[in-house]
Amino acid sequence: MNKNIAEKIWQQHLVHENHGFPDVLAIDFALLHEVTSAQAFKMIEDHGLSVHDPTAFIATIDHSIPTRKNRHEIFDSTAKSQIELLRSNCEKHGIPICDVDSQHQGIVHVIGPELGITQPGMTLVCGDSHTATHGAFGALAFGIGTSTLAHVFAAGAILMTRPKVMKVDFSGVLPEGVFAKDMIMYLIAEIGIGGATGHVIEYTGAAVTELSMEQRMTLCNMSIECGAIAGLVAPDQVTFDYIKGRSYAPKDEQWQLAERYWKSLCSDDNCSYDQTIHLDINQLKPMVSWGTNPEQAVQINQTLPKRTNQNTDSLDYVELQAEQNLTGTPIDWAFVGSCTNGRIEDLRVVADILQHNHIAPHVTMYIVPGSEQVMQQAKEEGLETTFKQAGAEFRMPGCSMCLGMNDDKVPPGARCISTTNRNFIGRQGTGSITHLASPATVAYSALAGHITTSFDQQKRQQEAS
Ligand SMILES: CC(C)[C@H](C(=O)O)[C@@H](O)C(=O)O
Ligand code: SF4
Repeated sequence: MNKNIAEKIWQQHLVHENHGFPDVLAIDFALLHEVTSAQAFKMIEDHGLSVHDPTAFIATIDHSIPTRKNRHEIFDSTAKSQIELLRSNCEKHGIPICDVDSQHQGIVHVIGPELGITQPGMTLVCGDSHTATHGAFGALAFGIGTSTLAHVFAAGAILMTRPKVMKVDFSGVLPEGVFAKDMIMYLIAEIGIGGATGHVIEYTGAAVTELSMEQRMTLCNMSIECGAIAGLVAPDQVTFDYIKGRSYAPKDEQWQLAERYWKSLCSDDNCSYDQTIHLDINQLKPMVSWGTNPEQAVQINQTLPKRTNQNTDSLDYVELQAEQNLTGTPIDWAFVGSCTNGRIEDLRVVADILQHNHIAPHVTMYIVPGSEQVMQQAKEEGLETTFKQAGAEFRMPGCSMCLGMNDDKVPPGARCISTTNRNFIGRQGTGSITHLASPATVAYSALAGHITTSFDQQKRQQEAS
């Protein structure tokens, strides 16, 4: 029978199936961070079990770590104990850790691909909802809960009901100034936050194959925001070129074998899907969220929706009017970073826009690289200098202001335009307001001091006169 890629990967990892019960699925690799792993370690220890294969795991410190220069001094006691516990658990169980200053520390979904761990055809898990990011490589990657992580530690397998598969086909060519971030925000706005519940999404179409690996990661990253279990893109030459030569990538003959197998990982002609959605992006404009969940977003040339019972709380929270334009809304903060948009290509886009410009005096801008490697590269390419000259703060790697779990918080009542993936109430700090957007939109808005998706002509004329 003709199969789609998600079904193929599932089939290849199926250990046991019993009608009416979840399948037993083998897991190739698991990524760990300090927030969700401690309980799972404790569970196996309480049962007198050990980690079945420590080489199938890697840990990093990302959510709670400060992004100021001195990251070793942690004032928050919860953050401090989470980090110390991860270190001691990894040491006890022989799991490698990408610790601070190892040159590999960073956000879990940035370092996996960077190290070449994420490979096509894999099953990969993490106790984190944005694990779908790794699907960009044609892997089946999803977030799991703590007790499931304990199963992976002990057995390298999980119990899971076979998901449905949805095809999202993007046709057209990305217009200038429009990015993968806008594509995924467009999909979520179209189908809603529950639109893909219970499904793995396969992203297909010319607009997807044209994307770089980093853009594909942005696309897959936000799959969870429309309810999907995972999102993936079939691997191709772009994927293979990205992986080749990275630390965990197969070498020599192993590479030849791996590549041959990876090339077989595509959906068969005439395979079936549980749902199919077509979106054309030829006319797509940059997307900006206005509300308190990621489906509450518009293309920049559209006005906010009419007030309804469903959106009235959101409109009131964000202090915006129904049917207004977003362009021109004053902002206080601008944030570039996270597992959605904290990679080197994102930083290059931002630097291009900030170059020879200065951010608005009332705006605070944080630019936080997704990993130590991204940080290093940004320094070498001179991006750090550009950021500083523009008045932005270039910080140390971590999740930072994506969620208020560390020292970086948007103050109460302040409005932030952000490259992150969630605009939930208080996500960036109690009482803060978030607008999700692409790195380009965040950079333009930081310069103008209000939401905009291009160089602000009015401001430029004022400056020139
Ligand atoms: C802390 C962690 C469990 C959480 C997640 O699972 O997504 C975080 O990464 C987030 O983005 O909200
Ligand atoms: S960067 Fe944000 S979304 Fe990504 S793992 Fe960290 S907190 Fe979660």
